Amino acid sequence: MSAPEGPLVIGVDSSTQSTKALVVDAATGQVVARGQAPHPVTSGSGRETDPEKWWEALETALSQCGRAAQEAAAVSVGGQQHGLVTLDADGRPVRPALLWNDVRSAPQRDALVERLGGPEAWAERVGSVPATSFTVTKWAWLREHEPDAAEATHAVRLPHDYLTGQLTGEGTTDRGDVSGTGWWASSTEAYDEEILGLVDLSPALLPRVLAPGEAAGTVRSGLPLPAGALVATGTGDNMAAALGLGLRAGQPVLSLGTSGTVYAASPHRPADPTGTVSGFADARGEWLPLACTLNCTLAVDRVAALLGLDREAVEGGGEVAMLPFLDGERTPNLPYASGLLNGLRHDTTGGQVLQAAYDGAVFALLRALDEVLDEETDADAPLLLIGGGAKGTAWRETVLRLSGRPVRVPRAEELVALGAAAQAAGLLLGEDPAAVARRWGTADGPSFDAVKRDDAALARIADTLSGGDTLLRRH
Ligand SMILES: Nc1ncnc2c1ncn2[C@@H]1O[C@H](COP(=O)(O)OP(=O)(O)O)[C@@H](O)[C@H]1O
Ligand SMILES: O=C(CO)[C@@H](O)[C@H](O)COP(=O)(O)O
Repeated sequence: MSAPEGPLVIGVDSSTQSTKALVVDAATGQVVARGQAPHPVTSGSGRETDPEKWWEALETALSQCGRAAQEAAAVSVGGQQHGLVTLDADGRPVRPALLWNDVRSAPQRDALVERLGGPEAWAERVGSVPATSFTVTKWAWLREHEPDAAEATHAVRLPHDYLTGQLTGEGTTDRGDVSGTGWWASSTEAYDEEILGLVDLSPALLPRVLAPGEAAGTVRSGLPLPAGALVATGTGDNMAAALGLGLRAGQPVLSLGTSGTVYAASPHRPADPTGTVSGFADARGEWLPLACTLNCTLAVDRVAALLGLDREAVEGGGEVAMLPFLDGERTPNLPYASGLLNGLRHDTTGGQVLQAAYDGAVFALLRALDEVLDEETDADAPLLLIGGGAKGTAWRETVLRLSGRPVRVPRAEELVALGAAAQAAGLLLGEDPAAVARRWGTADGPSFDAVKRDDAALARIADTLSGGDTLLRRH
């Protein structure tokens, strides 16, 4: 590895399963050191993590980076979106954070949608019809189920706000991540006091929303980072990955991680009343229409484990279709669903069942992609395939076969952490973070030509979805 040319910056990705830290040369984008540590998530219908475990994981990841981390001039944190972090008067968590994939707040979500005047009212005002993932539904759940915890709360934060606050001692958030709370209106780019009133949450408990390019502060002394280093706003993990790819408007992205997401950057404010597309803001002052599934790599890996197969041991053929909605599902909106298998025969093989799990997960994402992309998108633009699953051949082949589109797999693997690093570099050098990432060449990688779309498989899955409707909606 050649000696770094420029100042060093740190990008963090605190996502659902683990926290990753990269030390990056701001001049070239070369990754100088990296670290990763897991954090626990509870299982069952609830999904919770103690925010202090994220901080411990970040400390571990930074210590794995060694001396390089001690030389960084700026840092930024990308984090899983939507999670509800509640802090007491001393800044300690009142209870574990409720995560984006915790579906217990589905009844509160339905009630809230009605109380503001229905899906159209939400889409027009907030830019999104809130899914069960959104923070506002989780706060409503807490108020109803744990009123003492809600009363004991002195500050409400998102996961990336919590870690950024640990670094700076300040209560800040950014435009991208706050757009996934449900209490920030994209129509006014401000907290919506009527919505906050609906869930009995004082705006005084919320962090200051920083403008893109503003600094969140500097690193406090006594932390495993250089005191006084600049801290950028940070953002949600999907917004950070968009920065990390140096994404231009109309380029579609498909991310295969704990969540599956499809998104594109756009100059137009999204407002989808069907609720399929979340109208997120990006971290640069524009928009990031996005659809997200709850069941992606973990669900498919679980099916492989049940079958006793390696995740690559897929087989073609057969008529079996699967909706791998093991955790309930967000896209389509079926929070009470469980997995559904249709078309099983004596000659169906385990490998075909596994392929059906991949197909079901990718089907849900591709159907939503049609809604995410606007008329200005080039229909032949390659899908940028990112996230842990993008390393897998079976995932890539499934996306090629079911999308009928060309696919590019960026060589850079940790695009959320790289995006956060680009944001830190942008702050340090006074540059647009997306331009920094483009200079680093983060989206470069092998391209795969389009193949004929497998319409028969898509039709089988669509048929299973409509035929299984009653089962999938049953509480
Ligand atoms: N070589 C691989 N092939 C296919 N899938 C992989 C591979 N390596 C990791 N994964 C998948 O990536 C997932 C983690 O993706 P990642 O994007 O890091 O998750 P997160 O959403 O938590 O950030 C794991 O659940 C695993 O299934
Ligand atoms: O809820 C969403 C997007 O709306 C998720 O994409 C979360 O942001 C979690 O991301 P990962 O841990 O899968 O990266």
